[in-house]
Amino acid sequence: MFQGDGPEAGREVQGDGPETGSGTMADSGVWDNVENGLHPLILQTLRELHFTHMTPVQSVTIPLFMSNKDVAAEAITGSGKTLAFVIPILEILLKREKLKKLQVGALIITPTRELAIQIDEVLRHFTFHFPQFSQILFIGGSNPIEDVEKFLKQGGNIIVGTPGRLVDMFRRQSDGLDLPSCVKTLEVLVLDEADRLLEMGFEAR
Ligand SMILES: Nc1ncnc2c1ncn2[C@@H]1O[C@H](COP(=O)(O)OP(=O)(O)OP(=O)(O)O)[C@@H](O)[C@H]1O
Repeated sequence: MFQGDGPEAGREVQGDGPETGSGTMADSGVWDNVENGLHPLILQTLRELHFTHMTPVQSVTIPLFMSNKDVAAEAITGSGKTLAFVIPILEILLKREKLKKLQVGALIITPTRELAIQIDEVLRHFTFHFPQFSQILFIGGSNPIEDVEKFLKQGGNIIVGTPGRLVDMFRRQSDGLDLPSCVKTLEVLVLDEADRLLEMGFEAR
C-alpha cells in the first residue's frame, strides 16, 4: 500500500498478480503510453532493465499517482509494486522546484531491512540518471551517528527506511540533524506493506 501526497480523495486499487490477465506479468500497456509521458531518462532506465510493459498494478496506479491522487494499492507479492511508486516519486519530484541537499521530497517506509535494501537498489537504478536527487537508506544494524553524518554530508532528497531507525533519526536534533524541518518539503509518503507496518505496533514513546 502506498500513498501520494495529493489534494483529492484516495482510491483503492486492486492489482493483478503475475499469473493473471493474459498470462504474462507485464501485459498492461507500454510505458510510452503513460498519460502526459514519462521523463526520457525514466524510459531509458526501463529499457536498460528490459521492462517493456507495465504490470497491471503499475498501469492502474502510476497515472493516479502522477495526477497527485492519494493511492492505496493491494497486489500480490511480485506484482511490481516497487516500480509503481518509484517512478511516480521521480516524476513528481522532477516537476517541483529543485530540492536543496537537506530537503526531503519523498519518504518510503517499509517494515523490514531486506525490503528497504531492495527498494533502495531499485531506486538507485533510476537516480543514477538523476544526480540532482540524493537518496539515503535508514535501517537498523549500523551506528545511527553514521546515518546522521551521511545525511548531513550527502543529503537525502529521497529516504528509504524502516520504522525504528526512522523514529531514531527524527530525534537526532542534539546530533545536528533536524529531520522534522527537513521533511517540510515532503511531496510523497509511501507506506510499503502498510498492513505489516501497522501490525508492528510502533507507538510514540
Ligand atoms: N514492468 C515490469 N516488467 C518486468 N518485470 C518487472 C516489471 N516491474 C517489476 N518487475 C520485476 O518483477 C519483480 C517483482 O517486482 P516487485 O519486487 O516490485 O514486486 P512487489 O509487488 O513489490 O513484491 P513484494 O510484495 O515482494 O514486495 C522484480 O524482480 C522486478 O524487477
